[in-house]
Amino acid sequence: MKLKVCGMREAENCQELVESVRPDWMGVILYPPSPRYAGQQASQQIRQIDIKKVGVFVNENMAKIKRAIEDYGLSTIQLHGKESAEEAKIIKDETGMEVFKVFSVGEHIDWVQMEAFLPNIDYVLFDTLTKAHGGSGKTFNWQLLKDYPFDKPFLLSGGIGPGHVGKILEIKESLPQLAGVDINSGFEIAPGLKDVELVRGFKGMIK
Ligand SMILES: O=C(O)c1ccccc1NCC(=O)[C@H](O)[C@H](O)COP(=O)(O)O
Repeated sequence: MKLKVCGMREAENCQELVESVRPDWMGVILYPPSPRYAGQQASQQIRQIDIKKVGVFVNENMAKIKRAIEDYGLSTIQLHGKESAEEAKIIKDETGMEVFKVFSVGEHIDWVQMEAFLPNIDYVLFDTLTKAHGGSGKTFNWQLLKDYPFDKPFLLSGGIGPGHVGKILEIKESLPQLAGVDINSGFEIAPGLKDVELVRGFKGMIK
């Protein structure tokens, strides 16, 4: 299964993660209110890390997204706010990047609203609905995914920790569209700093 490790910021920690775990993607939070925000001063060092880098944006404008692609050397744009299907299409067309669209899950999932995004995104990413948008450490009701009606691959996120391996593998058995998982605060020593050994053990169990 694919692995995205999100909320990375410190150069040494990023390097250690890449050398010891080599996840499929490393996520960088480009949303200033987040405690994991990787400000401009971190961009040069992040850019040099040899891995696919996901820029996580919340309702950001095109100029800032384009600038961040250059500054941080992004491969992937994660749209983590209330971006519309039309905006996702424009971002995909104008940047040519891989695009993840986040759907924040509360009590139910609106499959009809999701459908309009699918032609212009590479992965659906399910996260837990919270005011902070992401990095909440809270899971949503994963039972809701059993009705997932599309072929588009999706990533599971929101409060995942080392104890969730069994449940994730169980979901994968009945839902092959589950392409991978996105982990964050469940593997942190402090916001923006990951316990690389813990991530390494987790990766070994979900592969
Ligand atoms: O991590 C953040 O601080 C964050 C803030 C605002 C928008 C998105 C954010 N994180 C994006 C991610 O992809 C996280 O991995 C995802 O929200 C899951 O986080 P967690 O619940 O801590 O596992």
